[in-house]
Amino acid sequence: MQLCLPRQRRLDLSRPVVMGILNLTPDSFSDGGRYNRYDAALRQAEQMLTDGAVIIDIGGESTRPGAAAVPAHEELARVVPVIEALRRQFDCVISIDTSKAAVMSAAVQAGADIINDVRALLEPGALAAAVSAQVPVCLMHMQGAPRSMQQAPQYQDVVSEVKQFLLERARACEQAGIDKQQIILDPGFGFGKSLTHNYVLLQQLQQFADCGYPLLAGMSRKSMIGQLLNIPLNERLAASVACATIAALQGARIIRVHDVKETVQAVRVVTAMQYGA
Ligand SMILES: Cn1c(SCC(=O)Nc2ccccc2)nc2c(=O)[nH]c(N)nc21
Repeated sequence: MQLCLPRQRRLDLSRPVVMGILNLTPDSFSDGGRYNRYDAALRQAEQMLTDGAVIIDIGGESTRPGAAAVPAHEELARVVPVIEALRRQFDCVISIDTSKAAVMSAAVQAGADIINDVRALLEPGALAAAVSAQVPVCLMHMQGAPRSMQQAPQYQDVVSEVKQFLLERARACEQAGIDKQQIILDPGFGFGKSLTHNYVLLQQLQQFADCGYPLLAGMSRKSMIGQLLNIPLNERLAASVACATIAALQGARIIRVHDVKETVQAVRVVTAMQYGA
């Protein structure tokens, strides 16, 4: 299980790897203007790489329910300088968290290696941009849109409906010219799911890992932890590591987290148990 990256590099996914979250929206950096945010972002990325992150996921637009939409030029102004700096300074894998075709193209041009789209390439031009970019893509399930998705999530059978959506999107990508080996699937924890839906997806995660595509799981600090335990964002480490451990045990190959150091340690325990210390 390997992804082909630009510049003849490859990403081996025979074991789970940790993806560190680098959020470049202004609300994610408390102080200062654009340069302070840029500088803080590079320091945070360096720390995550030191802590064992294999992929850095860079996002310029928040998908939190109720977050304001960001125009493409602003999203690009946030992500491109950081991608270029990371590409110059580190030998790491960079994923661009975006749904916009223009941002996908410019981010890959600037050095991004993977497209991570929470809207599964359904926005106008996104599928064509991903085909042209010739990089691996992560297709994530979302029911509805960020603004409204958590009002009343409904499913007859959340596992089969999410799985069917992902396999349909994967087929559309393959028919458009994206190689099957370059497709990553993701059930989209917290994106149009109730607390129960999230834990049924977690319980059945092996079914997604067995679909023939590498599986990405992102539960770090999310409301499926906050609502369960009634704890604030900065107290969700232990439960986030528990979610990562459960996902790795069920075959997830990319684990998207804020707390890289602790997650890398937990995933190392899982791989020692599964493949030998
Ligand atoms: C960009 N992106 C996001 S952002 C949402 C988030 O972290 N919310 C959040 C974070 C912390 C606390 C509360 C909510 N989640 C995923 C995911 O689960 N999979 C993939 N592939 N990409 C993703």
